[in-house]
Amino acid sequence: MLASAISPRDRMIVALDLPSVKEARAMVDGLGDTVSFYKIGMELTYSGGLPLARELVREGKKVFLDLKLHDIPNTVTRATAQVAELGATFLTVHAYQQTMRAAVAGLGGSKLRLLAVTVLTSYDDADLREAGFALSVRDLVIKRSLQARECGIDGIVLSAEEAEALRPIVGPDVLLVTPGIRPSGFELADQKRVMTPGRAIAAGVDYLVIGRPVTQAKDPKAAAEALLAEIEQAAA
Ligand SMILES: O=C(O)c1cc(=O)[nH]c(=O)n1[C@@H]1O[C@H](COP(=O)(O)O)[C@@H](O)[C@H]1O
Repeated sequence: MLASAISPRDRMIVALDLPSVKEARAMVDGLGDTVSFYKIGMELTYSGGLPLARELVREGKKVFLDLKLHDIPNTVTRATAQVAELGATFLTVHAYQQTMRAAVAGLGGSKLRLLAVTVLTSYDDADLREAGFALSVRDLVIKRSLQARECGIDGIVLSAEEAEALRPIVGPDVLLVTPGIRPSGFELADQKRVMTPGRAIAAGVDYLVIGRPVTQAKDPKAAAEALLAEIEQAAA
């Protein structure tokens, strides 16, 4: 689906990086209709978040399960098949070819769409060098994105900094999903490759993953409304 066909509200994915289901539930209730799409990642999954994922799907919200699978193919295929039952919209896997092919094999006929995490937004070129990679962030993102497309993956997780260069390379059908979104003035914390929501939309991103700028705000609903307004304006 082309980005222009996705409603601005559905393009904003709020990361429920919270320590308990109780707090996550309260956040969802407080955000109300402002937010239609939630990401449940490691922290909440490990504190009982999977039943909440089912519940949110039943309530008509979209759910992104950010489990970042990476294991031997048999394990990844079987884990993906389990996640496919939950009714989530997106699942992340690391962008290694064995892992991506194995995840695609586990989808069965489900509507779950797979996203491949290319290079974490907390990494820069120096971090990659330190980890033993010869490629720059940009070149590794491009290489892994092309491999992901070849493996039948639906979308790529990358930073908005690479989105504009990547779009013509991967074509219009691969979803570009970007964390590392920071409204101007908000602290970067552990993120190194960041962009404002408006600039990310202008760079051709399909979905924006936003955690702390909403969940740590004094008034999360007001923060989400301001982010949505910026996305709507940039997408218009
Ligand atoms: O896969 C992800 O969602 C992800 C990939 C990545 O490269 N960087 C990244 O920050 N994320 C996730 O996106 C969210 C960003 O949160 P904030 O930095 O609080 O907005 C967190 O839940 C991260 O786990």
